Amino acid sequence: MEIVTAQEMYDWDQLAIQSAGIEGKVLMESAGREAARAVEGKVERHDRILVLIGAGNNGGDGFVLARTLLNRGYHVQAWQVVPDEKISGDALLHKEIYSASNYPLLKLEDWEEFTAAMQSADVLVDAMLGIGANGPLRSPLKEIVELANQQSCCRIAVDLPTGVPADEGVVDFDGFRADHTIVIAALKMSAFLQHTRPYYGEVEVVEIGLPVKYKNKGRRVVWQADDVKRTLPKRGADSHKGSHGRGLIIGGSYSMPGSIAVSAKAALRSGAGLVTVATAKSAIPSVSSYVQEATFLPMNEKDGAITGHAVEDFQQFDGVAVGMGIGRNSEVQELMSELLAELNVPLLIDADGLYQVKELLEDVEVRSAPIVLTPHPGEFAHLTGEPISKVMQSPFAYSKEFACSHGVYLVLKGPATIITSPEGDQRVDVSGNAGLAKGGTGDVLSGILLAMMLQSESFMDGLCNGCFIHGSTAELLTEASHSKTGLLATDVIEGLSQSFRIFS
Ligand SMILES: NC(=O)C1=CN([C@@H]2O[C@H](COP(=O)(O)OP(=O)(O)OC[C@H]3O[C@@H](n4cnc5c(N)ncnc54)[C@H](O)[C@@H]3O)[C@@H](O)[C@H]2O)[C@@H](O)CC1
Ligand SMILES: [K+]
Repeated sequence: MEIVTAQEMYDWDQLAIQSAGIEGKVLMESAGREAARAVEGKVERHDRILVLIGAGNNGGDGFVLARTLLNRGYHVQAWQVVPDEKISGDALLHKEIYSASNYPLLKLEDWEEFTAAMQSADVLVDAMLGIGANGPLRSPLKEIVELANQQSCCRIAVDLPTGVPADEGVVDFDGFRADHTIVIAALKMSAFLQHTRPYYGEVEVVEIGLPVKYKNKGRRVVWQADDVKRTLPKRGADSHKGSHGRGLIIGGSYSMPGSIAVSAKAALRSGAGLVTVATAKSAIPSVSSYVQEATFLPMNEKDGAITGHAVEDFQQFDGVAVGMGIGRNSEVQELMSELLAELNVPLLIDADGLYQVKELLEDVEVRSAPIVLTPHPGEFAHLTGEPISKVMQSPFAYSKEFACSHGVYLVLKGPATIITSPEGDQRVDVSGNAGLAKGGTGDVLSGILLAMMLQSESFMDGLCNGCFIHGSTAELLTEASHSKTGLLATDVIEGLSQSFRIFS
């Protein structure tokens, strides 16, 4: 499913209108009717529904929606909240059709009367402003949004909650706080951003008949269960352990053996044929007691922390993950530099490894074998040298810029994980829940991703599948037997088998 900016949405609409000959008023009828159908699924028959109608085409959708719900016997009050002269074009046509249906149209003239109507509504439908929002909310929309947000009724937005920007990068806004948003045709970027996502509530996308031929295909999409089922590699009946890749995981220390242990176990649970753990010799007993299926490569150490190793010992592997619990001493930086220069297989870098790689970005750029970086927002801010708040206001733009300029696959972790290829293609994974907000879950993800890198024909598909499986496993566990509070990284590992049964 595509994710669009406001401009990309307008381009799709315009191409459909000009090239396919579908008229704007037809799209509006379709959008309003589909939105009405979606509203029907969220309200009770006896609910008093108040539709707030603005000046633009979002308001036009509101006229169609109000007429459709009235035709179907719902209790609807339609309130036009802007002066008559502001309504034009397709929206005016649909206003006229509404009025020709003999339904009353209320106008915002007396604020007290309007407030009383809002207060007695069970459901508020916001069709005031959509992707055409320009600058901070002006009167009377600003005051209406403030009043609407004070009501205890159900709030439903059409396309976008009024005031919320469609695109990234805008943080100063007043927005309608929707319980549900019925998104027209394609998800807007702001549905995935930390600072705008909470305004949407639950999201439902409605299809309005735009010819798919004209959409901006594939550059930014949501990765979904069907994509996973379609692309997850199948295990051949005649395969052997060598067919599924030999993975190496480098990291851990005497005082931090857990990170590397869970990465290794997760890689094995995700189908890697063979996994070797390269860690401080003193950490091996505790790691091996948790992951009996792995083999070990003892590394040089000082006070229980890795200090380095000859990279030629790592050449026999098909893929390497490095950084989990590895520490931040200068010898590790040297090791990272050698890995980048001498190891010619796919390399995933996480955790402390990301801290180290900040100084090695030039080495990253010249490396020919693929590199995957898996930062959380704090680590990504460190890599870019920008404050977290700035990076997270525009995570799509920052991810793309970073991945393209350094030639890496970037997995920016969060409630909406953004996966970007070196060519700038972006996919978003929204699986998972708050149960994953706990130490160790990132290490589990690194292990799963290494296994996917070893087994997948397409790197991008493999990374997206790994993120999706990680999040879905948390969802499956918290739905069935675990709580979000009590979920552990090791529970996720144990749940992986169940997920692979569903998605393979
Ligand atoms: N063919 C199309 O373009 C379609 C558009 N559709 C709907 O149309 C919407 C986009 O329509 P428009 O481009 O007319 O834009 P909007 O309806 O989102 O808003 C434009 C209107 O809002 C006012 N406005 C802008 N910023 C404001 C602010 N900060 N404070 C107060 N008022 C402000 C403008 O003066 C203008 O009258 C979509 O979100 C969607 O709901 C759908 O009907 C499907 C087809
Ligand atoms: K709206």
